[in-house]
Amino acid sequence: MDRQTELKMEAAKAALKYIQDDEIIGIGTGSTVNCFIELLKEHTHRIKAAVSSSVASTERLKAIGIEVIDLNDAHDIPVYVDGADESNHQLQLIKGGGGALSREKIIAAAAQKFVCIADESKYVETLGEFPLPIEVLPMARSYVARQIVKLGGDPCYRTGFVTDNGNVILDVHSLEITQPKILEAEINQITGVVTNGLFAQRPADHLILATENGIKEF
Ligand SMILES: O=C[C@H](O)[C@H](O)[C@H](O)COP(=O)(O)O
Repeated sequence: MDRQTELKMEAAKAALKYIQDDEIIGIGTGSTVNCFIELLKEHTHRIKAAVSSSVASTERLKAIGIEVIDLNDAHDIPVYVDGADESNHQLQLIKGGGGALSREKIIAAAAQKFVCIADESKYVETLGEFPLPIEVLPMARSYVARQIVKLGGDPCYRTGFVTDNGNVILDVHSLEITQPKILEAEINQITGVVTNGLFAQRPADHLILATENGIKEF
């Protein structure tokens, strides 16, 4: 296991304390969440069911014996655990490096508490060094890209990738995101956009950051 994976595992371990017995848990997507699912193997008896943000996470959860239910059947999601590509000090995030941003945003919105787990490389002063993913209906790809250029971004089509919802992803470079809430709303207004990877209107409630000096919680 390389050092970054060890740190992801430490962040995942620190999130276990948010799991209460016999509750429905929300599960995100990505390599850090995969560490968390790995640790859940020892806790399956305590978990009522999960709602999952991707086909990949659903498969992993089912493989360790956790029932995965539809979000429409989950009335109460006390905790949602997910990773991030970037976080600032206000716990506003960029997500979607794995393309699961829309389902992640829906579960985060429905959950009472959003616990973000990450290694320290994800903590930044200003969001935007990581290209901002936008999920777009396929027929709107070029139109949306032109609108993004007008906003000062440099959109790049993620070739060969289709989301779990059957859509495509534009990764937007060269954005210095000083007003995340405004930009999140502005991009979501563009016709053809499903959603973008800024989690500013609904940031994380807790950030667990694994650093070389131990776990830091925000
Ligand atoms: O679509 C993917 C998700 O937003 C992930 O949470 C994000 O990309 C971070 O993934 P990882 O834990 O692999 O760095």
